[in-house]
Amino acid sequence: MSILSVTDLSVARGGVPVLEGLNFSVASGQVLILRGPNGAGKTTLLRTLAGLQPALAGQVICAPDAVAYGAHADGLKSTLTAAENLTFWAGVYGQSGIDAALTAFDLNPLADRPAGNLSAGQKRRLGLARLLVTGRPVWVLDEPTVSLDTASVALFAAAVQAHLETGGAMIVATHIDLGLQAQVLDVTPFRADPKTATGAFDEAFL
Ligand SMILES: Nc1ncnc2c1ncn2[C@@H]1O[C@H](COP(=O)(O)OP(=O)(O)OP(=O)(O)O)[C@@H](O)[C@H]1O
Repeated sequence: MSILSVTDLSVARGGVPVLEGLNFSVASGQVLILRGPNGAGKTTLLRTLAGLQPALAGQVICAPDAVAYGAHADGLKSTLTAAENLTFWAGVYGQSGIDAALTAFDLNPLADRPAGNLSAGQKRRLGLARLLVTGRPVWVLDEPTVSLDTASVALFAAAVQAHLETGGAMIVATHIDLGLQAQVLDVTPFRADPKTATGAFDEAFL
């Protein structure tokens, strides 16, 4: 059974149509990888799936509060420690307990370090560990492995695998092979004609 599906979906940035006519669905335990060149519209599609901007046309069908979004930016509070960041986010999502998240991303040695003092790859691991404290089943992720070394990519792949085995799903824009069984959607054939721009303001957040 599908956990997220889209029908005849069109998405836009700044009123300019980017992708149109998308139809796909993702079930519990599945991964969908989005591919396409820079500027093709992967981020725009992911933002729409995450509810950060409205669809230009069509529908995203998904249970409310099912999606956890991981953007390009890590979204950390730099003065809080790694552990405090996770505790904060667990609270936002009504969850408790950060130990599994710290362990999954090998963050125990860094737990008491302010996030602002972490390296780029360490920050990214902490940003990804946040997914585990959301308790949300659908991970919608934009280039999650940027800055990660090989060992950290393996930690991420293992966390995804565990998420899938407990009924989760992931939709991800990535250029690297995570070694996971996945459907692949190349968005290139769905690129919209920008000349059909409406000029409407469609951004909930920029
Ligand atoms: N804030 C914005 N306002 C208007 N247009 C934007 C905005 N952000 C991106 N765009 C444009 O929307 C189009 C789709 O961009 P998007 O970021 O979705 O592509 P992408 O496939 O994720 O690219 P990349 O692989 O480089 O991350 C591009 O032409 C881009 O220039």
